[in-house]
Amino acid sequence: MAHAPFGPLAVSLGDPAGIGPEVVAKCWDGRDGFNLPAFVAIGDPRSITNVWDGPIEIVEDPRQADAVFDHALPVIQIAAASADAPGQPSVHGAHCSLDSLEIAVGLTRSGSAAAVVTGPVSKEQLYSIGFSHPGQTEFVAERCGVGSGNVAMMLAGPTLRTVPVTTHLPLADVAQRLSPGLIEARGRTTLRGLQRNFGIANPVLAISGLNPHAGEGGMLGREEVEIIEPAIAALRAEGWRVTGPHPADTMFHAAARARYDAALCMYHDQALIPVKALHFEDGVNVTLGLPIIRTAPDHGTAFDIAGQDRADPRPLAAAIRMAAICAANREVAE
Ligand SMILES: NC(=O)C1=CN([C@@H]2O[C@H](COP(=O)(O)OP(=O)(O)OC[C@H]3O[C@@H](n4cnc5c(N)ncnc54)[C@H](O)[C@@H]3O)[C@@H](O)[C@H]2O)C=CC1
Ligand SMILES: NCC(=O)COP(=O)(O)O
Repeated sequence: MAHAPFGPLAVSLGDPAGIGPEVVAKCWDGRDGFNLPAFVAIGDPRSITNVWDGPIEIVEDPRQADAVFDHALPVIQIAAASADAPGQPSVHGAHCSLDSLEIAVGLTRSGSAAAVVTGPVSKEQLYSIGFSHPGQTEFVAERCGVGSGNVAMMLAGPTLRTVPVTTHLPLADVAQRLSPGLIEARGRTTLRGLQRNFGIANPVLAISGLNPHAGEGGMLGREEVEIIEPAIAALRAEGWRVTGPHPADTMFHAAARARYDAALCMYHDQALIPVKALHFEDGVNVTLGLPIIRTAPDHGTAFDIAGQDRADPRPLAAAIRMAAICAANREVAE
């Protein structure tokens, strides 16, 4: 896949004090073994040279990356700079990660890059500089003109795909945030994403309950009866293949996973724990519902191991490969 027919991908470095720069460099090093298409890194090149002594070439435009990719890691240098040491995040680093995200998304929206793959950012650091989105998912959606209700944060591994209805909010707020309309919208976005990004013509979506045992017919909580079942009925009435509400504790074993293409879960950990337990090395975060392709590795900044040459590049490699596959599927679908 060394040179994809649809152009290079833009990879934002994420927080410069995290493991993003290291895993981007390691992906370039392992580009043949990982079967990666050409990509360009976006960020402060010093965050890469802090942790890697391989060849870097500064480029101005993703389209120059094809000519460079065989012999050096192409990097688009951003104006924001950070002298952060690995493992020591700061507000400068937060500005840097936001700028690299903004530029990578802009280059993809303009068509200069075929897809955007985002490196891990620290939400705590971003919130501290006034970032008002729950995560990168909602930020990218806004930049693409898509409302946050109409995107879906999918975590995808080889044997399981999940989508949380609610993303980054306090657990105590989840039940109040759920509504039939929100579940329907996430379900619809997920089903369409399975068709457009994954090439699954007639997907099956399994929807979880919120309460233990999916509420035991209303005896252990009313959300299944009053909120989730009406959403399932509405999606079925549109012709989608939807099952549930399923007790969340019994919908992720192998036989259960074989019965659906994606699981729609009610909150963050319900969706992310099974994917990370099964696929920490190759799980990919894919944003569905966008006019562009955006993926990310399923892990975070890992400040605890940054700069120690311990970061595993396989999740980022999986995210880069999946971005290329989704871009190709989109070309066929459209
Ligand atoms: N897509 C994104 O931008 C994401 C960002 N985050 C952010 O990351 C920060 C840290 O979050 P945590 O919950 O600690 O999760 P984390 O994924 O950063 O780290 C969890 C554990 O896994 C290890 N780990 C993570 N990635 C690894 C890799 N590639 N190779 C080897 N070991 C790895 C870490 O060393 C740590 O022990 C938070 O501020 C959060 O906001 C978290 C998840 C996704
Ligand atoms: N836990 C997943 C995560 O934090 C990714 O969120 P996003 O920044 O991609 O929206």
